[in-house]
This record gives sequence, C-alpha cells and structure tokens, in this order.
Amino acid sequence: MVNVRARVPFKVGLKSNIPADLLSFNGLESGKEHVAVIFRDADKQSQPPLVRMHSECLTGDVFHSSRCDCGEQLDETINKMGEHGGVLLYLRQEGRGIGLYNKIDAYELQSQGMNTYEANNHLGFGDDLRDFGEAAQMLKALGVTTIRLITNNPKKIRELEEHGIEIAEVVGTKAHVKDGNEQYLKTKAAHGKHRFNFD
Ligand SMILES: Nc1nc2c(ncn2[C@@H]2O[C@H](COP(=O)(O)OP(=O)(O)OP(=O)(O)O)[C@@H](O)[C@H]2O)c(=O)[nH]1
Ligand SMILES: [Zn+2]
Repeated sequence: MVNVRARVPFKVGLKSNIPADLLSFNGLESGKEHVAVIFRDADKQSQPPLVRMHSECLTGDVFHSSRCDCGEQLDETINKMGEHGGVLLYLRQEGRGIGLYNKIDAYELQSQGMNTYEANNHLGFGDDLRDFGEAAQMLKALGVTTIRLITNNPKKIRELEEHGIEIAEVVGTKAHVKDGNEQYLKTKAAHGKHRFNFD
C-alpha cells in the first residue's frame, strides 16, 4: 500500500535537517492524496510512536486564520515530532470532509451568527463527515498498530480502536485560544465533546 517513501528533511524551530520521510500510498478508497510524514524513523523504533491524524485546513494550516486552531495544532505536532519522532498523517479532509468551498460557505453563515455545526447542518451536511478507517489502514501499512495518539477528539480515538489500532496513550494538544476562535473551541468542547484544557 505504501507507494513511495522519500526523505524530505524538515526545519523545525531553530534546527534544520530534522530527518523526515514523506510517503505516498496506493489504493486509498477515497481517492484522496493522503500523505504520511514520518519523523526520525519513528515507525522503526520499538516503543509506540506518537501519531497525529491531522485533517487538512488550508485556512488554518497555511494562512493561520483566526477562526480555528488547526495551524497551531499542526505546528505543535511538528515541533513535538521533530524532537521525539512520530508519524503525522496529513488527511485531505478539508472542512471536516465538506471541502474548501463548502467551508467558505459555512464561514459566511458563521459570520451571520451560526456556530460551526449549525452552519454545516444548514448547508445539508452532518456535523463531521470524516471517517478515520483509511487512516487506520495507512498505519497498518506502516506496521504501526500500537500508538500514542495526539488528539482532543474522542471520535478519532473511537474510530481508530474500532479499526484495530491500539491506543497506548492519548496526548492532548494545548488549547490554542486566540482572538477569533474562542467560541469555535467552546462549541467543539460542548457539542463535539472535544477535551480541551482551557486553563
Ligand atoms: N466545516 C467546518 N470545518 C472546519 C471549521 N473549522 C475548522 N474546520 C475543519 O476541521 C478540521 C479540524 O481537524 P483536526 O485538526 O484534525 O482536528 P479535530 O477534529 O479538531 O481534533 P483534534 O485531533 O483534537 O485536533 C479540518 O479539516 C478543518 O478544515 C468550520 O468552521 N467548519
Ligand atoms: Zn482550521
């Protein structure tokens, strides 16, 4: 299932040339170009690696938009994995699976007062269209079946376990609160049952 594994060293913080491999896959059912980034050959070590399933967020990951916390979570993950090793699955599930243009429509509705889930529903979508079964397949293809998962999202934990991945530890991310995303994070905690530490 793994197609190509190419060494693509990263600059993390002040350190250059952190060993990292970028992997492509064959036969992903969704047809999406999901990729894995393996830091410091974490799949070849004996202890369970840190793993993050990060869903694509162009506005947060690339532009660091104030509406969400995705870019900060991605940076936090890369910093951690750059130091300790880990497997980052970058999943092309923009907008919790509704796609970028629909997410922009949802943002417009949020500007008019809806919360992140109400806006999805108003557009005819469920709260969260993502399925993490394919991510479990990617991990198995890497020979990684016991992990330390970086997330605050119980859906990710549940679905990975249902697909045969053993979660030895759940590592929460920080609550990246900034001007503009406080309501979004509170809604995720209240309605989506995300576990945030708001101290
Ligand atoms: N539809 C929609 N999607 C959003 C909105 N804000 C962020 N997203 C998407 O939400 C997803 C966030 O996913 P992740 O970073 O994997 O995290 P998560 O589900 O919050 O869970 P964690 O592992 O705890 O971070 C990305 O696909 C974003 O594009 C929004 O207001 N509406
Ligand atoms: Zn985001």
